[in-house]
Amino acid sequence: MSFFTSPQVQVSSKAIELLNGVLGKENISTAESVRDHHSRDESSLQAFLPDCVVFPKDTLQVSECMKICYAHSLPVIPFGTGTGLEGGITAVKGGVCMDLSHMKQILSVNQEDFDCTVQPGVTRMMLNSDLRATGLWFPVDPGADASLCGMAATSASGTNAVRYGTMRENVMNLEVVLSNGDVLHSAGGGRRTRKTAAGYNMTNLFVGSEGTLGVITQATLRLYGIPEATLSAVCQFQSVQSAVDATVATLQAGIPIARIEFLDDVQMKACINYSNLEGLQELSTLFLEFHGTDDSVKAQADVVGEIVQLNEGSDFMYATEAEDRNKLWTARHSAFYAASSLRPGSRILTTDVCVPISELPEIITQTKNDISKSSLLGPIVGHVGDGNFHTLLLIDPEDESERKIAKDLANRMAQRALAVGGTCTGEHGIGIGKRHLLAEELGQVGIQTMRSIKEALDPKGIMNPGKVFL
Ligand SMILES: Cc1cc2c(cc1C)N(C[C@H](O)[C@H](O)[C@H](O)COP(=O)(O)OP(=O)(O)OC[C@H]1O[C@@H](n3cnc4c(N)ncnc43)[C@H](O)[C@@H]1O)c1[nH]c(=O)[nH]c(=O)c1N2
Ligand SMILES: CC(C)CC(=O)C(=O)O
Ligand SMILES: [Mn+2]
Repeated sequence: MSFFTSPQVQVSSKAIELLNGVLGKENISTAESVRDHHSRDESSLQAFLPDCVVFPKDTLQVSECMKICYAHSLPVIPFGTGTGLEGGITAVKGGVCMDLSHMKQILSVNQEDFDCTVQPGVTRMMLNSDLRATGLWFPVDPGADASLCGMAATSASGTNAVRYGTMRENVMNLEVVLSNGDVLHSAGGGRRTRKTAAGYNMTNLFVGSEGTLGVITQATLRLYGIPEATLSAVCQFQSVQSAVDATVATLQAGIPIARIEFLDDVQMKACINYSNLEGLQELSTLFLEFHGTDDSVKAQADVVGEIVQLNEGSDFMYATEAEDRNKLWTARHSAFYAASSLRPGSRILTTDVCVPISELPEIITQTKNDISKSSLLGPIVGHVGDGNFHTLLLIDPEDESERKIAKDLANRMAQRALAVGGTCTGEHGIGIGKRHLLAEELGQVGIQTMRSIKEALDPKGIMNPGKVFL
């Protein structure tokens, strides 16, 4: 992979001096290693170095830094934990990377109202371990231990979304520092209601904005009761079609399933080896989870078991003990790393389309056929309960022709999704790699409307330039 220094904007020594004045010298770095760490996320996309990295400790410091960057027209790239998969944090125009990891307070937990407010350095695992004693949890789970505000910024979801929704449904209010340093509360200061009909939905404007509209400095989130009983299960199928047909039938039956994850035969091969999964074969597989009471999880599992049988799936292998469930879900969350172990030295070009559920069996089958015809390995995993799936295309990072084959495959996959009413990204966002697809997905009026919003909130174009828009 190649690295670039800032191609367009240089942060002047005067601006650095002013930022030093706000933050103190120890909270700003121009060291090569620090800039390098902040130049790339977990994707295999090109990495560009920021000129400096700043570590504010509170909203006031974020606001003061933004005022300096605004006055000097410096690009600002908000940085959560860098687990993104679409190059969202890379500094395509150089500038100031704003690492928010020093702001790690859980500001409030309102147990009776099932909500909490966190700063941008709080990750979902930090929050859930802090919440454990309260009997509450935050279910949105992208696998990676991402910052909750980064998850809001990318509209993340993951394995629990089929039951609990994505970040879009679970963020109630955001504090955002705008490009000129103003501090906005998207639903009004201190508001934390389940519903509101008070004007435009500014909260959801910032969910999925990928750092292009402002810096999220607080998020107020919905919480849920930890279920009384949890039952996980695995079943296997002879074909992709029957596994996905069983998923669609489960959803159509109205089962409130908590997780229903698809892994194809290639991904299973990777996971069986990487995570030492015993008793499973290299076949199309569903990992499932039921939440409820002892009786209700059993009743749900019985109905889904029958649906699986009707679709010629295997009997369930159950994981009832916490240790076995953890092993199963850790294996699922390690799918990305398991896949890359299929080809040592490879990097992964990820994909992330989402379609109406009824379109899922056909599009996954078409995608799998397309991958088989190429020279690349591309395991498939999917949050199939949401109509969302990924292929993980394994490429030699030094081989441009392989990158091209992978990009073409990814493009065809996105085109197929768009053609059936789907989206080019269910959860990873647009970043730098999918800007052309966003324009196609929204159409001219749609993209122009988004641009107008961007220009209104960020008239100098300093917020994470080069992302989302072509
Ligand atoms: C192994 C693995 C597996 C998965 C995933 C990653 C990895 C490595 N992801 C992707 C990733 O975890 C997800 O996109 C996170 O929401 C990114 O959060 P970070 O804090 O790491 O943001 P990161 O620092 O990577 O930034 C991502 C984007 O958000 C912006 N941003 C971050 N913090 C901000 C803030 N406070 N204010 C404004 N903008 C901010 C950045 O500027 C950038 O554009 C994922 N995702 C998913 O939805 N479902 C999944 O299943 C998975 N699975
Ligand atoms: C497979 C990767 C692309 C990461 C992801 O989104 C997932 O594991 O669900
Ligand atoms: Mn995913």
